[in-house]
Amino acid sequence: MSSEPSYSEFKPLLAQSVGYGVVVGVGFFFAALMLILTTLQLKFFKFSPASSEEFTPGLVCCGIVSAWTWSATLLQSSTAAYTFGVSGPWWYGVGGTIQVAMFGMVASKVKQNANGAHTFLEIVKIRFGTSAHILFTFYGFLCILVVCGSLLLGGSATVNALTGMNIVAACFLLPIGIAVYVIFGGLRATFICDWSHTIILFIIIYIFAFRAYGTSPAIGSVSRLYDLLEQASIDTPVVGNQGGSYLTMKSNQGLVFGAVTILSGFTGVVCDQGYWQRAIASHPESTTKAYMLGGISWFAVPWAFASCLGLSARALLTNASLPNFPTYPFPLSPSQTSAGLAAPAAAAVLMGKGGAITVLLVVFMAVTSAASAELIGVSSLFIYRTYFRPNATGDEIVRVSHYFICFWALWMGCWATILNAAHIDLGWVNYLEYRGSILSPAVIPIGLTVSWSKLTKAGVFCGAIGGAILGMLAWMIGCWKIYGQINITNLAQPYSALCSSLTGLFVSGILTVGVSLLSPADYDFSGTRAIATLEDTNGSNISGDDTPDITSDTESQKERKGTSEKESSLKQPVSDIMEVGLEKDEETRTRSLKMVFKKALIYSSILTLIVVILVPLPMFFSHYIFSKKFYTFWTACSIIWALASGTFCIVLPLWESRNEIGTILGSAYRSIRKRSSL
Ligand SMILES: NC(N)=O
Repeated sequence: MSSEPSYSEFKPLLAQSVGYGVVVGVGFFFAALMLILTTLQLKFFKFSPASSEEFTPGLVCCGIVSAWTWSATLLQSSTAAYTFGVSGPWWYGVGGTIQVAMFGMVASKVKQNANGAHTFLEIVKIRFGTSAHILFTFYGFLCILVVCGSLLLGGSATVNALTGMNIVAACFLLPIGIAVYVIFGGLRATFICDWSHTIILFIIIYIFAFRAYGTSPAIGSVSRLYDLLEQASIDTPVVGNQGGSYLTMKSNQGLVFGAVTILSGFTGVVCDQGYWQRAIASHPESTTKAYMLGGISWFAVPWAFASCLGLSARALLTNASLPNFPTYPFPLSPSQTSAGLAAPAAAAVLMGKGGAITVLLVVFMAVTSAASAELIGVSSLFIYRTYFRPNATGDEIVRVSHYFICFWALWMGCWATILNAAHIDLGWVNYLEYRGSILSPAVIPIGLTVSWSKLTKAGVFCGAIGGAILGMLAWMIGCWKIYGQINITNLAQPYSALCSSLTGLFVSGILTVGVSLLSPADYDFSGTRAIATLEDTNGSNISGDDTPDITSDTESQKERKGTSEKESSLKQPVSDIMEVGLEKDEETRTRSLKMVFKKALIYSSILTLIVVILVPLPMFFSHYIFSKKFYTFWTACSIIWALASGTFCIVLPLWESRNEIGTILGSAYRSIRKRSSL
């Protein structure tokens, strides 16, 4: 008798019109909201939508959580839970959290060594010249391309599965509303949008947890979920897990997934201009705090969401009385699993049409908030003034960057359509990014460019190019030796991926440091520290890239110029007595930033020690299978973490901005009263 598994189509629960309604309607709702907010800020408040120096740690932290919550964060972490059990969401969370926390150290170095820079490419260009700039511009665009592909693949697959909406239409329509609000709102508006997205994200996580662990007739309690998962371990045991159980951290596949996610998760942070932008867009002392808080808050998203929906999807398969499972009576096929449909399937069973709409909304939010950060990032990487029109005016640059955003939004749609046509799904793109054979070699050279005085151009090139070549070779050879054949499926297998990301990251590190030490530089960062000064005194951006914050008004540019003038006056060479005082200020600032760096180092090391070693590894090596009590405790921890992170991300930005909100509301109220009394 044949034991070939059977599969069926994923039955859409919602009408196509709902898909179009969410993608177009909600997209344009946010675009309109941004327009209103931007107008209110311009009318009633002193800051322009594009100025960035006033961003508070809470808002930056919220922006980090929002921009780092991709469709993959929700869908792939749930796939990991569905496939490996409880270890999947944990390792997915670890693989994104520690990088964000560690980026706090890079952020403090940026503030110390290149406070006037807008993009990491500017720093590269000043330090190592045009050739290095071109190399890392390539990496910067590649990173954004991979992230955009992953966002749209996850988003369009979910909309298509739940509503039957045409996948190509979804790929093109998703970025349009985002481009509109990015163009009108600029960086500040996207921060506010990030905040509203984060509220919706956390509320939806709470709804699913409440439903799965509390009120759903299909599950309804942690204890019932545990029983169903125990049954699943008997029906479809996990290869490499202790006793085939879904309730253990002793998961070989989970551990490999964790190792790859941790190694290559660095690429998504360090090579992505979106994160540098947030480091630049806040006060020096609060940048690092924001990154550390952002990392810890974000952890709750994959851990709580996937522990709830990914494990529910697995548990619900064991319950034969549930014909509303979208592929009933069959499990999800490998391609449906890889496309990230475990979470939508569970949501559909737990909450019916309401669940399908809710998951659609949260995935849509994830796509829009992350894609808006990518669009802002990509507009700042655009090298119009650097290489095409060195004398371009501010207005011209803003106009061209708007065109470029429109172009990129269109190109994102084309790119996702190409990937779909080539049958490359979310799982594969994530592997490509995570396995990072092409991106991970850039991580260490970029990180050291802002922090290590001995780094040389030869070291940077050997590391980035040598690491890429060897990473790629290791990927192919590993795939061939371990899986017997090089093909699309095998290249996305965990061990192929581990070979490439390990080699790419470590070989590039060894080459970058080794070659630099052969003839070390002694760079004092005076060039990178003078970036703002050079821009202002020359009246042109000789440092490299175009403006970081797409500005929609000339007023904001004046304001930025004013800020830069203040900064540049702090950075003039010593020529008179006043400068002695300024130098003292600079010394104090540098000392305090060094302290911040030390704190970030200690904090991120402790966090890494806890989440990578102390919590999971003893459970791995002791082959522990969760008891019902321990599973209840584990689930409670994930919910408490999500509650704490949500409260923090929602309340802190409000608290920090209470004066500004009061000013805007007060002025709006007075203006309305004045008009009505006329
Ligand atoms: N943002 C991530 N790594 O999901």
